[in-house]
Amino acid sequence: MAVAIPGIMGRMGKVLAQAIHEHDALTLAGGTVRPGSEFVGQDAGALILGRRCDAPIAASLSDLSSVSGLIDFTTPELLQSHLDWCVSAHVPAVIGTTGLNAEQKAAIGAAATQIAVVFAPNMSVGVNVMLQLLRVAAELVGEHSDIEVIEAHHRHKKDAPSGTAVRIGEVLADSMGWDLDDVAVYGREGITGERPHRQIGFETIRAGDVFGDHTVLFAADGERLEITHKASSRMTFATGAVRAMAWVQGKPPGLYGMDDVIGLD
Ligand SMILES: NC(=O)C1=CN([C@@H]2O[C@H](COP(=O)(O)OP(=O)(O)OC[C@H]3O[C@@H](n4cnc5c(N)ncnc54)[C@H](OP(=O)(O)O)[C@@H]3O)[C@@H](O)[C@H]2O)C=CC1
Ligand SMILES: O=C(O)C1=N[C@H](C(=O)O)C[C@H](O)C1
Repeated sequence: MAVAIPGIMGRMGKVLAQAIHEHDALTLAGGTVRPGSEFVGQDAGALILGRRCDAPIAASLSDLSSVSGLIDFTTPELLQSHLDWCVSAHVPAVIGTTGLNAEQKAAIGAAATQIAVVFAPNMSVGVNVMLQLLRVAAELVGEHSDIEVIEAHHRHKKDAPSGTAVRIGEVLADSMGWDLDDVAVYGREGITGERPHRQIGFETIRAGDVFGDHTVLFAADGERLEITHKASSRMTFATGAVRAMAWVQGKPPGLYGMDDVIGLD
């Protein structure tokens, strides 16, 4: 199965190319870069893997051939064009891009009526296990705790809070029977007044080369429960993404998550 990587020279694009190269069932069909890029026409294998592998870098997905799937870790602005291309080519997509608005998330759902799509803001196994732990913790101690989400990422990250933090908030709010839009507070400053119980605070750190740290604080009177995930390599996300790509092959049209790929309830 040959996989296309749009934005292949990006931080995740390069690691995805490596992970595909190392996967037994996947091969690299090639990737895209901005039109006019110095990398157009070069071989992705030679640039990223240190060996040619007949994986051209093009300015458009339509310039690639024999593509059987696409993994998208680029930008929200590119999402629709990538979804449209996958639908027209009748190939599945693995979408990891974050910072999506409601319209862009709906576009993924629309595409999933025609092709199989795996969409997850964090494709590491650890974060998806963390989400299961958070459901249990919220149900057991949420009523007696103030709940806060703290995330940290590298200085280059363009969206905030992280897509993982937003997903964590959705899981927490759902477990508490709350509407996230009603209870989320993104940063605090000034005279905020006392904190109500029905609130989920989000704090964002952007610094250094942090790959992705997420902590949920359940702060009660007399004790705190903290559940934390720390990524120490982008390969953890890429490994999850290529696992999803191999899993989604042959699946009927639909919207799937990492729970489906990993086999979590
Ligand atoms: N789901 C998950 O597990 C994970 C998700 N992510 C998400 O993946 C996304 C990418 O992250 P990251 O790799 O760090 O970001 P990068 O900026 O390094 O990669 C994005 C790539 O897309 C390219 N690009 C942007 N605009 C265009 C365009 N118009 N045409 C062609 N190429 C374009 C960029 O090229 P250029 O350099 O020229 O701008 C760049 O190579 C983010 O949304 C991030 O949150 C990241 C890690 C894990
Ligand atoms: O931009 C990143 O690097 C990451 N982004 C994702 C997010 O927004 O949650 C996933 C991971 O934390 C790395």
